[in-house]
Amino acid sequence: MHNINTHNLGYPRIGEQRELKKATEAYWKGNLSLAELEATGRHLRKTNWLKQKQAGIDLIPVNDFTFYDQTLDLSCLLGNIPPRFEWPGGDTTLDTLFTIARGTQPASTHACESCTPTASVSTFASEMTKWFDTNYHYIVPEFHPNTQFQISSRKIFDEFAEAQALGINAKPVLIGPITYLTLGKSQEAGFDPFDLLDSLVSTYEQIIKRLSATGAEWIQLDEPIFALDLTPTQLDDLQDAYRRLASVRGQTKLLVTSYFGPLRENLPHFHALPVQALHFDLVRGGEDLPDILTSFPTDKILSLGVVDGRNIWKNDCEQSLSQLHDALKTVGPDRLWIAPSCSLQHSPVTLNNEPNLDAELKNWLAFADQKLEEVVDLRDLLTGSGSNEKLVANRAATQTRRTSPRIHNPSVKTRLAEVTPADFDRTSPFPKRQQLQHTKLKLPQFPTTTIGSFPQTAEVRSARARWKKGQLSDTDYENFLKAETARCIAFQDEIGIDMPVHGEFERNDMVEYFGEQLEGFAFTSNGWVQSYGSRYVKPPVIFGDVSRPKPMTTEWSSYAQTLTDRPMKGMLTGPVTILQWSFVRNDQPRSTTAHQIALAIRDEVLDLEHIGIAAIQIDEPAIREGLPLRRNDWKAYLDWAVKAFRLSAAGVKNDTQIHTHMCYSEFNDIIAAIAGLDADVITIETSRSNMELLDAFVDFQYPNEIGPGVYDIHSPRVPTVAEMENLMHKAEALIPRRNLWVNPDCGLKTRGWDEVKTSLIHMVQAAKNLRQSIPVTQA
Ligand SMILES: Nc1nc2c(c(=O)[nH]1)N[C@@H](CNc1ccc(C(=O)N[C@@H](CCC(=O)N[C@@H](CCC(=O)N[C@@H](CCC(=O)O)C(=O)O)C(=O)O)C(=O)O)cc1)CN2
Ligand code: MET
Ligand SMILES: [Zn+2]
Repeated sequence: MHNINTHNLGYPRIGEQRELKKATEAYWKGNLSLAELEATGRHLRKTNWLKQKQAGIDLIPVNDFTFYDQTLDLSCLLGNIPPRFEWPGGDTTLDTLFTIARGTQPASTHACESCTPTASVSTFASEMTKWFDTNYHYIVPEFHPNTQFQISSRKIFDEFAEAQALGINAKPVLIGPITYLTLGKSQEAGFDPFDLLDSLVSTYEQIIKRLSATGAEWIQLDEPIFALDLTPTQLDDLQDAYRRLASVRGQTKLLVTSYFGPLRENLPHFHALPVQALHFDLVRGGEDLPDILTSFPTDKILSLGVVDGRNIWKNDCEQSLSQLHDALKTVGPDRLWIAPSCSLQHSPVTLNNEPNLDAELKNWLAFADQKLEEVVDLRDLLTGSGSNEKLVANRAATQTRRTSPRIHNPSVKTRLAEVTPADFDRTSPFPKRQQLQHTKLKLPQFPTTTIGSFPQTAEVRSARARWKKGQLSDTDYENFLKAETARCIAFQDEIGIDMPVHGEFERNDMVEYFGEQLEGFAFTSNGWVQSYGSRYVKPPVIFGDVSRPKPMTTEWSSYAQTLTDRPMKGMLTGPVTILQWSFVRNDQPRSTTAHQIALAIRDEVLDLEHIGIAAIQIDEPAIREGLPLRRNDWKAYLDWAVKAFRLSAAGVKNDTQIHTHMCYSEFNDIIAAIAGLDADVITIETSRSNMELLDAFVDFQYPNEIGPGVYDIHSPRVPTVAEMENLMHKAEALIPRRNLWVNPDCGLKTRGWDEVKTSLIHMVQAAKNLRQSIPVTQA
């Protein structure tokens, strides 16, 4: 009984040592040639395929590699290049890809060493947004009534040939057509991207024919939208599209995957797809299993994702085996495949480069490479050829994680149990607080501020790296950071930023920084995961009850406040974001962990207020990303998420101004919850969408103060004064002047000082012009 296949949906492309990031950024800077960049790509692909093969994975994904983002790769494959880039047609190049992702500067004012201008006009990058409820961001496809599709990239074909040449049993992977259309955005009011379905499916037909002609036995089409609420039209379109694709597949077989959640009422439609294999995520969609098995079609292969592709806990073998046994009874060994739940791109690469994790904790974890071993071990255990020792060891690890005293802290549990309803509320409602804050802060109209971080230059990162390696003493590192902070504050003072920040130079990543100072968290040395493009994160691991042993930011804030007379904004990360951007324990509800974190942040907020900080920002950029994929599940989540924020913020006096910040989100869906946070000021990302995001705030008559971002910090482009003024005029047509702030979209950590300086000088000038302008009355 050896027929049970193992396969993988996607493997992290970044390299064990972030080779992909380093090469891509070097290419952007002009320090690496295109040929060298491509060679790095080939090397990474080969390494990753061979690793999977050696682990014993039977079918290995191809085209999961990308130099930026797989959705953008697909747009290039389909020739769907936004018209503003004036793409001449033919095959898209790597520079086409990078240009769409990063935008271009006008050649004449181009002052940045890190981007490659290709157009003579300044062109906005495409929007970027969260991939479902993950911390991965994809480049949003743009659809126009006259969008046309035609094969415009050789990448998937070349990579398939490359894998074949290496003797890899390769399975090309693509995002499916319905997911692609659903995730894109119409560029014209009233235009429905699904009008393009017919032409899109024709191009998919050609792609499939071509792959089939070159010997692809399987093609994987990802349709994670099956985990969303779907309309009858989408469900019909799915059947139609796959009927057409099935009719051209030739010898090739199609695998359609769903992941990230249960299929629920979509299940019969999924079962009905005219394809040869279906994949289910049993980690997030385990509730479906009985229904899947009851009605599973007799002509299809059942692929079960039992190993969590998105979290780092070791698989509970016994639980997985019990699910697999049920499936085996139903479909038999020839029709059962075993896999991770979703692509492993959301997991760090390997535990092998983690010398600093202690043995007990390490024994609770599995990263991508270990997950592949788990998939193969499960297959062996299921077929009776596995080692019993492995099962015994797995059981022991699961058991110690349940009971270890490192995980359970009674005083944290008691404190949470004793929280009262009053702990969630500010003393007075917003209008009263606003008055008191205006009196205390004495800010001008259209006050200017930034979102917190300033450029994390090579110098800053290298100083931190040397300090971590012991090559720089604590004192030297601290003095270095103090000098950076002082310079940053002097700059803000000089150009007239009304509410300065200290610049966050002491932080590696916001979440990692707080994680490192809280009990119940562990952190890795090399556990990087791609967030977007060349930007990666190293999420902390929340393994136990959370508490704050001592103040975390007060020293930096009080030092910063001594350097300026203007009110300094304290800078914290909120409980939902810390939760969302960490690997979270799966042995208690996420809400409980969030509320434990909230109490730790609350203590920090009160300490900042105590040392005289008059405004405190509690960032919650991830609150939207945490929203469940199904509407039915929203309310429960929003209730505890909003309560977590309020618990962290509500302890302060009326005249202490609480800010929050959000980015990369559509707010329409959750505007009531955002208002429910009751932050005095919210700064949000709006510039790439041309203030569109403000509509939600207007429709809802959002009562508190808002800083709609006027400077897109994801691109090296320097915005002009007029452009930012115009954006604010748009905002002022919607929101009363006294409630408006002027600020960038997000933190400046990824930018260079040259661009930041000019951009912020422009921004302050825009605010000054606005103060001189005649107030606009709202429509
Ligand atoms: N967790 C998280 N999620 C988020 C965001 C965020 O800020 N944090 N922002 C949104 C967008 N996502 C982003 C994700 C990452 C980065 C980012 O800038 N990442 C940095 C890494 C940040 C970091 O942890 N830096 C460390 C390590 C830096 C490093 O690479 N050090 C070098 C040494 C440098 C030297 O010697 O010169 C090395 O280890 O090799 C530090 O500063 O200490 C990067 O990829 O470059 C930005 C935005 C949404 N999700
Ligand atoms: C991703 S939101 C970032 C907020 C943070 N305060 C910063 O400026 O970097
Ligand atoms: Zn942000």
